[in-house]
Amino acid sequence: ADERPNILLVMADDLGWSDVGSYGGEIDTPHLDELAAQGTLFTDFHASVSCSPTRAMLMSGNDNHIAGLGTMSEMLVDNQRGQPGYEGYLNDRVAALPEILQAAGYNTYMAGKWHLGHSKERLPFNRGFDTTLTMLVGGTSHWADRLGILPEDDPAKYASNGEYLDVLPADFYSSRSYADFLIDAIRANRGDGKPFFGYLAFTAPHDPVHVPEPWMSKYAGQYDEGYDVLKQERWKAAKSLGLIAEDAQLPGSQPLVTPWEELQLYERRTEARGMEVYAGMVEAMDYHYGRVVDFLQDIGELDNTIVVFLSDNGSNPFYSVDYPGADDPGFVAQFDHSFENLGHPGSNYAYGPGFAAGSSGPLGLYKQTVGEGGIRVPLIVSGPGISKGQTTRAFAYVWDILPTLLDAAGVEYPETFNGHQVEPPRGRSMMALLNGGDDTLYDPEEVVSGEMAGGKWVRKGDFKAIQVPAPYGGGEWHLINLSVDPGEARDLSEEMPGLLSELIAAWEAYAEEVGVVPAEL
Ligand SMILES: O=[N+]([O-])c1ccc(OS(=O)(=O)O)cc1
Repeated sequence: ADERPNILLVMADDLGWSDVGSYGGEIDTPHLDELAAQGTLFTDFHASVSCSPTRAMLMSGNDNHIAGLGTMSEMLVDNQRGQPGYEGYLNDRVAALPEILQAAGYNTYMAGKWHLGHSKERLPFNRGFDTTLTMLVGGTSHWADRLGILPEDDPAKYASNGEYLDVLPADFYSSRSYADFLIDAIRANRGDGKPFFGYLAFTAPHDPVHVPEPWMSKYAGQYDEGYDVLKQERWKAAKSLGLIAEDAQLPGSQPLVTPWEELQLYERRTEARGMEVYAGMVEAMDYHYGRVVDFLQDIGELDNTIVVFLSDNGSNPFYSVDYPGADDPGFVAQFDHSFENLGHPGSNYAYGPGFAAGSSGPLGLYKQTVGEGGIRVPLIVSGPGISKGQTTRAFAYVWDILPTLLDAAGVEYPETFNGHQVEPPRGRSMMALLNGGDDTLYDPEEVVSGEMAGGKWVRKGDFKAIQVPAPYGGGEWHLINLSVDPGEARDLSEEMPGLLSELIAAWEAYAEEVGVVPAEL
């Protein structure tokens, strides 16, 4: 019999760092909390500032500029088009995780968001998944109507098993339908003797915030004190859980966030309602994730399954009109923006920078930025050989997941795939960290860098240099000591100019090596 472990890779979309209970959130997430009890929780795990660059790294074990998502396809400008690494889809310089596992004899299933190419040959079905139900673009309604978040992606594209889907089942709801599809796919091939790789890529809790009952009503009234109070409570909870330093300061006011006290009453009511629905959506995602885990338990496969849960980036500071073209009056008019309809079909609400800052809790900034609130994300891993109830403070990065999973499966990354050379992963296996053997993955003297849309970061041990462009930052380099300042409020540039210069030089070398092409606007 094939004893290799199954793999269940679960991705949340735009989930804030502190939303899950085991990260200090007040939202009920019992199944993810149980995953943490049965596995290893990371406090210093990182991704990119947005969706498709992170997913490209997840699928390739490589840098986003190598794998084709140097920037998001939606943000490509003329001087980037045609440049290597700026294809806007998962390119052929890399072999994708499902392609490698499929070739190694795994059954491969995907349900949920892809966002790594939507032409026929770029569909997940043609990148190594045997069985798929996938939403192909950045975001859309969670119901059957496929209403887009961007005019260019409206109606949103879906595909199943290599064919586009123009009609979804009338009772479609994203988190439930993706969990059902994955369960059915696993059940259909049970007993064929092959292990499976299941990729459950939830589109929740990405905007528009949509959720059915009982979750729609459950959090009513819970956020009436506003986002500033929420951020403070999450910061306190993260401390009491030991996820951040005892002396870490509460981050101050965040860019674009109006102090709660200055909002009009009707604005507070809408903001709080958006967060209530968002919280319900997070709990619904946890519930449907839990159904998949219960199913694996029932069929006797859970003990031999590696479960990985993460988010693609931090909490999203956009309101719905902030997407390119989404303030077009004709586009806006197709939705019902009434307060009563918020969260129901036909609504298009994103919670904006205030609650995004709340969701990032003790961290500075949020999605779209290289602040910790943008790129530090939850990661919880359980499975055979992985320490239970362990918290690790080791720095790790999304490109480390592919090497970890291949290591667990006993599969080598190929030198060639489909007859052409592919780039070896830049990430490394975390297995020794997960089984409690090691307590670091990167040496404190090693440097790791990233870039997306002009946001730059470079890490060396606890130190991080960042450059955050407008409108979220001033575009100059800052130096932060994350061990005491996860809120990134204290710039050490003037105190430690030598270290800052060293980190900037390391970032420049990285940009040269991976082929960063700054947008000429
Ligand atoms: O700026 N955009 O075009 C954009 C930004 C974010 C976004 O959402 S994401 O989940 O795909 O990152 C989609 C489009």
